[in-house]
Amino acid sequence: MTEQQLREQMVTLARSMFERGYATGGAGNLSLKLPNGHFLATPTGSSFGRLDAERLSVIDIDGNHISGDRPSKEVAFHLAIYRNNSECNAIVHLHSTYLTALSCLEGLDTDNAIKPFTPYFVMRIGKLPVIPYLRPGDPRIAEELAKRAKDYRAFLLANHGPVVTGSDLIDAVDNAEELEETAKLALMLDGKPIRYLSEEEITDLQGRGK
Ligand SMILES: O=C(O)[C@H](O)C(=O)COP(=O)(O)O
Ligand SMILES: [Zn+2]
Repeated sequence: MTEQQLREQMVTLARSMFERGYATGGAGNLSLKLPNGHFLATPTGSSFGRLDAERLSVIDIDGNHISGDRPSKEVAFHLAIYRNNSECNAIVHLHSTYLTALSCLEGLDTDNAIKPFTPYFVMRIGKLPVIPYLRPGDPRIAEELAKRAKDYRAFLLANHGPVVTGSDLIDAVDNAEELEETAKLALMLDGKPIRYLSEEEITDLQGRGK
């Protein structure tokens, strides 16, 4: 895809998420890898429902602002993931309701916040590690994500929300939506006897793609 097509794709997918309630206000940010090796990102403070393709931010791998409006305050953690996972070509960060609610719970398994009970969570996400709470924009978020980037497709920032990767922006958005629905199910099923997937069932699903 050309840069212009990727710009239009980011606007279209962001608006779709906004209109379906996955994003509100100025929360969240998106990024993707451009053909020239730079990165397209949502401007800081921008609403997913009102992005302007021509004003999207462009940055380089070192975080230098190349063009467009001032980039998200979180581009540092986006770049930390890109540097440490060559399979990641797009990133979605949300404050989506159910994953943010989950991120606020005490006692989460920090290696994987959602014990698998549906196949698609295993096939699309795998495991959801929890990153300790840090103020939005704190550079240590990037350090924490850099450590885990090569081993996971998604991350849960404690008391904040998810960060979800993909092979392109459509994949990252689909992964983020699946993860949000899984968190919704997990919270709905809380306190009820869940039949979790067995280790054999999980192994059978791994590496089968989506
Ligand atoms: O993650 C953050 O810093 C904020 O919570 C957020 O999601 C939006 O920040 P941005 O600078 O508008 O991307
Ligand atoms: Zn945020």
